Amino acid sequence: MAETPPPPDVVRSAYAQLAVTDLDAARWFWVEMLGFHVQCQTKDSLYLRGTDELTHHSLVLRRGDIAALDHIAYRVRTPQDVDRAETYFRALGCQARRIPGGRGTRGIGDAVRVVDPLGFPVEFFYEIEHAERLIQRYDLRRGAEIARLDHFNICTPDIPAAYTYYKGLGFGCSETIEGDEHELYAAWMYRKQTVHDVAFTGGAGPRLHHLGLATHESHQVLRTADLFGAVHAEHHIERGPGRHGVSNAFYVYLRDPDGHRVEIYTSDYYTGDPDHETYRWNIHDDRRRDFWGNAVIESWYKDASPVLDLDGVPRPVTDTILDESADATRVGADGLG
Ligand SMILES: O=C1C=CC(S(=O)(=O)O)=CC1(O)O
Ligand SMILES: [Ca+2]
Ligand SMILES: [Fe+2]
Repeated sequence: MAETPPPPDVVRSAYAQLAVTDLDAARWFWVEMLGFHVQCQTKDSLYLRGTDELTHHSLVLRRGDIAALDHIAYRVRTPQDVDRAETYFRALGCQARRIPGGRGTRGIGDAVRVVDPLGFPVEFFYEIEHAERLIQRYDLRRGAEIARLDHFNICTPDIPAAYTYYKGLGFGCSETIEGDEHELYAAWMYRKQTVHDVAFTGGAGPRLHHLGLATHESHQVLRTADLFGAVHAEHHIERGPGRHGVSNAFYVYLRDPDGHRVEIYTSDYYTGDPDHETYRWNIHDDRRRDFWGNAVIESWYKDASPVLDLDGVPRPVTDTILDESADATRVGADGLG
């Protein structure tokens, strides 16, 4: 059997492109309320970045007929890693499409877009335009004062397959939720030296569960909830504020006008040592999802955004095990249906 070529050297989760059905409503939510900086806008798209982000964008909102994930994107370490990504995914038998700089997402150079083994549309790029440093432009801060994109959370029915695939991409595993027999319910995996760049929530997939956005302080998480309450938009608050067991982050989850879920997240921890050990939560530990034992609202387990294929067509979802040869059992999100 032919040797799998080396994977690209992924640096971090870098940006997501969401299709939204009402760009003005999305602007209110993501710019006015969350405080993203508008780096660039066209009549159909907004290119957004957080206060700490020094590159063109970490979120693109584009007008679309349906609310969906257009793609997630990982930055790689060198231009040669874009070539490696193309070779790697073709060797895995995945659809891969090269997108020369200037023909893809504004601000991004040469890239490759793939449908990964879990069915997700994923872009790998190196070149991205640098942007003005706003880190200390406190005069421009607004709303939740989003600092940066932190992670993607994806819904997939086969958590062991997701773990194996991302391990193959060189991701470490910071935390898991496991059953009494160590069946894998969820995993948090990283390339940058924090808890995760990507996490897996059990359920029908491929679907986007949420985008995780980092703020610097827990008071900004609380202020986010207060801001939505203040303008009688509390229905956008789905879960929290609270303290996570997994990651130890302070959090609140919101739903945007299209239902896309976003987490405002702060104060996780360093994972950069070469012998960093995975912390394993038991599925019966009620502190795992919320350290104070608060219940997780059902919609958090059930709802997620559809994803598009490389031609913008919604991808079918499945809730069966992707790897028929595996003896893994589909466990669902924390054992729910
Ligand atoms: O970022 C996260 C960190 C922890 C959790 S959990 O609810 O504690 O499992 C969920 C999450 O994946 O959104
Ligand atoms: Ca609510
Ligand atoms: Fe998250």
